[in-house]
Amino acid sequence: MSETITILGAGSWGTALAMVLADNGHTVRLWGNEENHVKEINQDQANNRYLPGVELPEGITAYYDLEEALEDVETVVFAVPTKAFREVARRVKSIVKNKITIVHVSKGIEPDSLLRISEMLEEEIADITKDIIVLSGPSHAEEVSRRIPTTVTVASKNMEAAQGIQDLFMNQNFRVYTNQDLVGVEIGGALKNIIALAAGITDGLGYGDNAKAALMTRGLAEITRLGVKMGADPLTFLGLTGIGDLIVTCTSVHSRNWRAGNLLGKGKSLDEVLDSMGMVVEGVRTTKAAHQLSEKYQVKMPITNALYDVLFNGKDIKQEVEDLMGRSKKHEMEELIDLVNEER
Ligand SMILES: NC(=O)C1=CN([C@@H]2O[C@H](COP(=O)(O)OP(=O)(O)OC[C@H]3O[C@@H](n4cnc5c(N)ncnc54)[C@H](OP(=O)(O)O)[C@@H]3O)[C@@H](O)[C@H]2O)C=CC1
Ligand SMILES: O=C(CO)COP(=O)(O)O
Repeated sequence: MSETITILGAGSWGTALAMVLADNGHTVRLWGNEENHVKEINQDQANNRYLPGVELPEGITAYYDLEEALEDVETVVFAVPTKAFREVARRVKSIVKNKITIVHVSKGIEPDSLLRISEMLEEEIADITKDIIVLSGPSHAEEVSRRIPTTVTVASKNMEAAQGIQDLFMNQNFRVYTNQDLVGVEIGGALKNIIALAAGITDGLGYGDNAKAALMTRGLAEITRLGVKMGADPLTFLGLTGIGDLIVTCTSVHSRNWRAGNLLGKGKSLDEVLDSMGMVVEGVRTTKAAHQLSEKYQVKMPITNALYDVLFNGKDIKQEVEDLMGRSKKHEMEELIDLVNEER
């Protein structure tokens, strides 16, 4: 059955997901916060700022007026950077009077509050929310918008609601799985960006595939350690939103986080890198949040903490790599096994 769906955020991911929904016969209102950009999208039938050269299918209209964009819709997809989330949620709350199903597709953790995005949504707009569903997994907008086969996972506390969203998005090029582990799905999606930044750095330094494989594997180990402490199922980290998203983000030139890391590894400063990207690099803020989470939950996260020192304390990248390599010897699985047993 055809629905009208509002997507908040006319960046690369919001636009690519609008295309999936329009391909499935739905009517999509793509809300953007910049009037000229919205006009351009409607005139060009393309989002040339974020996905140049990709023609939008019929069924997508860009909106600048949020009230118009939200009128009488039952499903709203949040595709804005984590940093903008609260502000956008508050604006939605001031307009919407009925209960809506919320899908969020953003990958981050809020520093200081240390809330996952679904928790932030609950804090801000619980009274207008029917269900919250997160959609995550290895899925670069650049490829989804070219209809290249992609798989993702939707997770929710309410599996029926997750299945509804699975049906809404699923098609021949976009395969959607379900998972009930909201914590694991959100933690995996957010924290893989930290490791992608680090992988970009080691590539930028000219280190090889061995270093990258080590980062990805040990990175997943520390993400899993934290996730399990926070209540996630360890198996989720072996799935699309764990190892799957880690692989795509650490190895793809499409990744904003990998590209930012690569420039850092080549000697650019953090400010120079962020100024030159023109798109959100979630991993920077998430590194701060994960550093705080590792202290709160008393979980060892050596890669995250080394990156934190590079990004926020001006530490030398090569020295941090040396320090990581020179730590005292240990068993590969030692803390992970203890943690998983503890949580059982
Ligand atoms: N790109 C991808 O392939 C994927 C991205 N994601 C996640 O999706 C989220 C969005 O990323 P992505 O689309 O890539 O980001 P982009 O940088 O491509 O676009 C972000 C969009 O959000 C808008 N925006 C920024 N601040 C605000 C605000 N305060 N109010 C309203 N809109 C705002 C931007 O508007 P403006 O143009 O005016 O700045 C822009 O349209 C991130 O959390 C990312 O991790 C997840 C999977 C894949
Ligand atoms: O999450 C993503 C792919 O699954 C996108 O990653 P980047 O934000 O690094 O581009």
